[in-house]
Amino acid sequence: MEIIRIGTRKSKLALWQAEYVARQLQQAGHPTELVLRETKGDKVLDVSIAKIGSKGVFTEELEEQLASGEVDIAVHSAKDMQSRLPAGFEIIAFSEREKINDVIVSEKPIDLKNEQLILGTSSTRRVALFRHFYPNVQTVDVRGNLQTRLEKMRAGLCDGLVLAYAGVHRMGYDPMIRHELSQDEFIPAVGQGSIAIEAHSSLSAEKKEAIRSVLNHQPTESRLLAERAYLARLEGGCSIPVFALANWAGDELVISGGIVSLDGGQRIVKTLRGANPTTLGNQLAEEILKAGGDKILAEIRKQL
Ligand SMILES: NCc1[nH]cc(CCC(=O)O)c1CC(=O)O
Repeated sequence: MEIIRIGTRKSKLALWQAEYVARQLQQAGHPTELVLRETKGDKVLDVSIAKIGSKGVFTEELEEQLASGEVDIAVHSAKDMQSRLPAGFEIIAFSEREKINDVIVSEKPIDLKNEQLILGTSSTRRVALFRHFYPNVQTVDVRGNLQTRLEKMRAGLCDGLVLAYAGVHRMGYDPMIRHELSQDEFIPAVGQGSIAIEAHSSLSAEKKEAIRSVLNHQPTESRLLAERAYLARLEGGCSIPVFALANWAGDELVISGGIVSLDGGQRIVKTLRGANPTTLGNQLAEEILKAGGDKILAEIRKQL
């Protein structure tokens, strides 16, 4: 069988994810080869993601390789994917989702409710949610891959790091998890915990289908389609403090999502049910915008 070339970033987490994908393809009989590439998001570490620009910070270079045919697919954290991809690109599969929570990782025990804490994060969603729920927590910006962030924490920059369980678990850092944030308070970023497989329209339909049939997890895909429809309507990337989580309840999807103002003062959340993922995500967006989300977004766009 023809070799499937897989584009990936070079960080340990990215490589773990690419190898996970490669292993599944191999088990289904497809030989694979990894092609490593750095992205702007990996190189520019002294500027927050929000300021580099929300568009394709971790994906652009891999998309160049897809368009040139150098690789057949690119592997990304679904969370890092723009809600609207550039013309010619599509997500052909979503891996089965890992636990979606945010966690606090530290060298020492953490008492979130009763301590004055400095926590490292570079996510505007997490910063704003701490301001809303835990004003005793101060946040500092830490960029870089997980290992770099841990080094900065150990060097004394902060008491702990706020991270996605998925990445922490994939790296085997579970013993450092000191607190699991509630998914009702810290509703995750759209797509958190799933791996997205991106392809270019130049990839043959046969190859696309062969890859999709091995890698796509349908129940996860529907959840992410709903969440991504919500994000697309708000025209957000990973840099605005919006969140959404869709879950299956029987044969219906239930989505909870919303937005929080940067100062944490206002948090709008709604929960809706429905059968069609895209319709559901769009409905959620309309309701959130109507309930004041439009004003919060306008305010955020001025500040970023
Ligand atoms: N924005 C960086 C990023 N993109 C995906 C993950 C973790 C893995 C995942 O959520 O699938 C992380 C790190 C983090 O938020 O802690």
